[in-house]
Amino acid sequence: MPLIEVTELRKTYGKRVAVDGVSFTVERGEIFGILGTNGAGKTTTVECLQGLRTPDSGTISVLGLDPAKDAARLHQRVGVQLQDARLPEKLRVAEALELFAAFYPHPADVGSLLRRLRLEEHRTTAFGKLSGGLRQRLSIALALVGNPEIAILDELTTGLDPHSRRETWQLVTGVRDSGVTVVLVTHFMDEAERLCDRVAVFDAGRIIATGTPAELRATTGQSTLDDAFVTLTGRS
Ligand SMILES: Nc1ncnc2c1ncn2[C@@H]1O[C@H](COP(=O)(O)OP(=O)(O)OP(=O)(O)O)[C@@H](O)[C@H]1O
Repeated sequence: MPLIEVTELRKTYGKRVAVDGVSFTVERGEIFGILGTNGAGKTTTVECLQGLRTPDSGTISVLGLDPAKDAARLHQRVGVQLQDARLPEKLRVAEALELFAAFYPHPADVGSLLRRLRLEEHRTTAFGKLSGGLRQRLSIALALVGNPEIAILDELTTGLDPHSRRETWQLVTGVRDSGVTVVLVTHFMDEAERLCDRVAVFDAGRIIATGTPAELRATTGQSTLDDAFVTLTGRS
């Protein structure tokens, strides 16, 4: 049984149709990529998965629960890394993790999380003094602090230098290898190609292709996912 099952999801903001009949499944243990250009409906879709937005129609099952009805229970089991998350400037890395750990019934051990995310030597650094790469690592750690079964990572490497991006990719693979199912929202095709087991390509509120990166390359006759994406969407 899929961990996440979305059927005919539709969400509008006034007259604007953000998500227009989207269906996909995410299986346990995979890294599932939600790809698409700006405004394609990616964030709205993952916000519906988290119960932050209520769909106009369609059904969503996450870990067998309906996010619109069971958001509080799902928050205990789904970790979320938010786009541009900000913390108080003076809050230190370990303090932030301990603070968030207190919200969960079975939190991860903060010490081992710091080691896993290679944040140990920064444990007493204030949030305001962290580089972009370290902030991202902290935001992944915060997504994992509740020991979730699913981690939703949104625009994970936007604004990072190439070295930090690669380091972050390794961490995401490590998260999956530790048994957490990952939903990765991205508009970077190299990132999706490197990390994702399967992807859904969003375009103007619809899914125009789903499959492994290799399948998408094969069906479009392209040698990279980037070129496959351009072929599918008609845009780069
Ligand atoms: N709160 C809102 N009110 C009105 N329109 C919105 C709102 N949030 C998103 N939209 C619109 O819905 C559409 C889908 O937006 P969404 O943020 O889901 O796309 P996205 O694929 O995540 O884009 P991005 O990569 O830029 O974050 C866009 O046209 C956007 O302008």
